[in-house]
Amino acid sequence: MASQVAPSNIVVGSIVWVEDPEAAWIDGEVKKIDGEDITIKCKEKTVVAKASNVNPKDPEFPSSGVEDMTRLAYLHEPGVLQNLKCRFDMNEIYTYTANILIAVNPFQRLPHLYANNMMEKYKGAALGELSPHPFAIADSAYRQMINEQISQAILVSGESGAGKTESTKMLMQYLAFMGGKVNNTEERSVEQKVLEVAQTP
Ligand SMILES: Nc1ncnc2c1ncn2[C@@H]1O[C@H](COP(=O)(O)OP(=O)(O)OP(=O)(O)O)[C@@H](O)[C@H]1O
Repeated sequence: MASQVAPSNIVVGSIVWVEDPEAAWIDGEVKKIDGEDITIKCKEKTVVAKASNVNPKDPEFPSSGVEDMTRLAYLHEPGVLQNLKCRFDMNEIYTYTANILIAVNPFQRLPHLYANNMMEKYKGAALGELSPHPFAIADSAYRQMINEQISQAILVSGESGAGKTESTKMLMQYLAFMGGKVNNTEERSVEQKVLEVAQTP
């Protein structure tokens, strides 16, 4: 079996991510490379790891992260997690990867995301023009449906408790806002009816 050596972009002095059994990934500086064994000095410990468990860290990663993962210098697991965490710490739970929206469950109401004027703001805005948001995804699907006269689908996926129902409610709220005309003979608006469907267990 061929032994694995350090990738060419990892040299002594490089700042890297190394897998950690507790924190998933920790960062540190490469002190020594001996074949496939890399010695890394991290904040609280020095570890010797196999090259396959070490990834380069972007030294120019912006402190507030990036709104779209495709702008990351390295699109690897520690890079993606660092970006999601750094945005989450600022209560920014939504992040794009191109036209995919990633939502991290905040387990609390975040009023700045659901303010009344938000739907109006996202109306007609190109995807990526404003902060990542389910309203942007719904708006994009709605406009494609109107422009191309083709049905659209939005896939909402995640593990149990990830926030699929909450995200779907926001998508449907936006679609009802865009497409629902109030019928004066009915007591409930189209928006109300659509949202009642989303709340049915
Ligand atoms: N965007 C959000 N803002 C605030 N709270 C949220 C958000 N998303 C999820 N939550 C919280 O997390 C809980 C679980 O979310 P939700 O019911 O949407 O998950 P789910 O993915 O649909 O789960 P399941 O697959 O088990 O039905 C919600 O009841 C709510 O308290």
